Amino acid sequence: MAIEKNQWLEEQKRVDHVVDVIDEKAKALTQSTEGLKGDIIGLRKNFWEDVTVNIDEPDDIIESHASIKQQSEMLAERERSHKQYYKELKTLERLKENPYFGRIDFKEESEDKAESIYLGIASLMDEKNEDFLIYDWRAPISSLYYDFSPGEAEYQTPESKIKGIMELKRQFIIRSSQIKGVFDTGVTIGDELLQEVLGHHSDTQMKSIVATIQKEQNQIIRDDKSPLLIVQGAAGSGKTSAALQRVAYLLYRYRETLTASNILLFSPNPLFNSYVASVLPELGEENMEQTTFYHYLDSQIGEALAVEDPFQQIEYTLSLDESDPNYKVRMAGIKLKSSLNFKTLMDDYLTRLATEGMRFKNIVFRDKTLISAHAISDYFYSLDPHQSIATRIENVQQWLIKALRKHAKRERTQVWVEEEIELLSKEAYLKAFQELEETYGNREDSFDDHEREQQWLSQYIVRRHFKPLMRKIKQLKFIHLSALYQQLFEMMKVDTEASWEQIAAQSIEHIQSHQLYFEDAAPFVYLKSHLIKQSHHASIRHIFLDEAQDYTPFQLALLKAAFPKSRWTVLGDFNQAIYPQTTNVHALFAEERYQLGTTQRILLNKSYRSTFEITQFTSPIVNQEDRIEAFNRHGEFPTLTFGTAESQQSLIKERVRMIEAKGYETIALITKTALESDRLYQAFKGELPVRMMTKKTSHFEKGLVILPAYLAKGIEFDAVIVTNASRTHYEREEERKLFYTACTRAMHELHLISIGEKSHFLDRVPNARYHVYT
Ligand SMILES: Nc1ncnc2c1ncn2[C@@H]1O[C@H](COP(=O)(O)OP(=O)(O)OP(=O)(O)O)[C@@H](O)[C@H]1O
Repeated sequence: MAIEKNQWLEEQKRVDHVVDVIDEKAKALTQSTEGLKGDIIGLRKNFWEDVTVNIDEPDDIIESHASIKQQSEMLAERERSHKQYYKELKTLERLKENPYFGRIDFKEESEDKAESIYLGIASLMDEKNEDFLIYDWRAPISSLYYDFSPGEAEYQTPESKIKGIMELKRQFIIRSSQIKGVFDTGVTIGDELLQEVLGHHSDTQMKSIVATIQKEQNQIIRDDKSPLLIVQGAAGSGKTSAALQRVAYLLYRYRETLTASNILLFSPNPLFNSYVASVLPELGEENMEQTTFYHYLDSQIGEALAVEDPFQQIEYTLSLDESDPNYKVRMAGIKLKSSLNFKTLMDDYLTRLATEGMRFKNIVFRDKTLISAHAISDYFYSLDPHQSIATRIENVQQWLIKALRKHAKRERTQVWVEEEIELLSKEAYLKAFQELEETYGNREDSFDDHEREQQWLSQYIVRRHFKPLMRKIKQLKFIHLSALYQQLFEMMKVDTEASWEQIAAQSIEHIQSHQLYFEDAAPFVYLKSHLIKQSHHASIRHIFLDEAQDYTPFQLALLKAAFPKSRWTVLGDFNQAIYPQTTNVHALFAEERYQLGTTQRILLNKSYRSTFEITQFTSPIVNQEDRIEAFNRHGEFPTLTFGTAESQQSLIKERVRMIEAKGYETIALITKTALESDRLYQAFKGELPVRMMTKKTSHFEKGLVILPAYLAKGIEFDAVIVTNASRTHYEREEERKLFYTACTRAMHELHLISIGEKSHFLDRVPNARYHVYT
């Protein structure tokens, strides 16, 4: 509801006043910052002049050390303050542009007058630092704005519940310190404002949603009790948005103890990382840590094996012919290795390894085996069997280091050492001398006699040659991890749909070629984590798992073990599961999948991304018409155009031109596979200004792009063209969710081209919900 003119003027007057206060504060801060900057430059420049360095006597050394320490602490303290001032200045700049977006008038039960609370991205005190001119949207009282309509309302502070009456709820659109719109709202957080925000064109960067957070999203953002929070949300229901706002909330709520580096987000692909990168900075917070699950696994596995990435796995599953016997075995293998049955199998294997079967590598030096794998294994099994494998491995490591030192000593008298000494260049000789000096101190007599000199040099040479070997032992590289993983398939057996022997043979062949299928990566890391003591990423206190439906039960179990001290926020949509070993809603919500104690489950049914017409079109595809609520923003009906292989390209081009003519800036041609993307890209390259996005693309730019559906996960476009929605192309039931994912990326327009008969995934969509062109 629009407000009266005089109220508008009153509000603008208040904005002007707030802006004056902001200007004053910014001025004062700039002065302090300037002063500090001068101090820092001065301190850096004169650092060594201002400290007393004297190392003649032990007492002098202590004094010098104290002086350097004091000076660097002073510098660090100034630098910290400077950083803080700078951050505050940036926040003031943002506040000046848009000081607040909401107002509530709230009368507490115990008071007789309502207080006006204005909400913005950060709090601001008045000139005397007595009252809040703006409340941070994350402050306890601000939750009233998101959770209630005018009338009785309450909010929770850390100490107690405060009840009262909300007399007014008002929304503002302010740009460059000028009010552009004001609405008094009734039920939800203004349809008007939401309409206006959602009606905008899509961007290459996700936006913060602070001004229009919905009640059920607020529940996700402010939950600070549950160790595990699981959100099942329809496509476009704001899971990712809510997750990012939640990060900002947690950073505010626990600002004394929590920093952005304690929070880790697992995202679906590198592109997504850059897509969400600006949300937190927009709110004045630093970005959390971000990784993809693949990157995490790859970093754990190291260089010994080349790990297939998940997209190669998807391409394989989507592109291949089911009549190929290898394909069937692989698919059965994927299913097995995704399951908790496989984890049980691995646990049994680990139990067996405690008494037999450990595999080590020979310790070889100059083609001579110094310590055989066999001897290492004998030593390993001679250790107390009650100790864990990882503890025994540590003992083996110590034993190996000692043994290697002895070997090194013996090696010094070998002929090759003598020969190498003779061949030492002058530089190498000096380097040896220098190194010896560093190790044993300045001994002027060291090289006086020839024999001593030879001793020193042989020691130096041997040490240098043994160094890589020592390093490998320190890194526990003497454990033959790939052989151990391969042996799992030789020693163990499990009941599967397909023949275990075939799965085992296929897995072994791949490992022998130094490669690891993606489905083997998590089991491999699981095995490794039981052999080598892990540091457990202790600093990570909150894990955010986006697109959780794409994780297998095995992978989740692995993550849970790797981050035992973290709280979890798990966000997913079982309708968008794109992997063959996919999940259903029960599995996504099943507590035992995570084994983390008290669980809070939240369902988000309302879809905000797409127009009403697009959501009405897409929800029957996954049979969710009753459960997905379309937001009331209207647009054009989706279209389905029938064509032939010959006309496909011209039909696509025609659509692109029509969309461009409407001024849309992000347009995606979504294919099923990367192969298909590539084919179309080659065809369009000279004719349309199109860019291809691949799994390696890490930045997303405006314009026309072509990409496979699985890479479009999590992102959105003004308009989407599904390049081939025909029956022969999207046919297998496992492809239904991929097709749904592709269609739900569209905000304003959705167009499908079908070569021949349309996919039966569209059978449930009533004809009246889209236009057909032939
Ligand atoms: N409360 C809100 N106010 C304004 N915009 C919102 C709100 N909730 C969601 N949106 C918008 O809806 C779109 C979809 O949000 P988001 O990407 O977070 O959804 P999602 O559930 O993660 O989607 P998907 O699973 O399909 O990738 C975004 O453009 C987001 O800005």
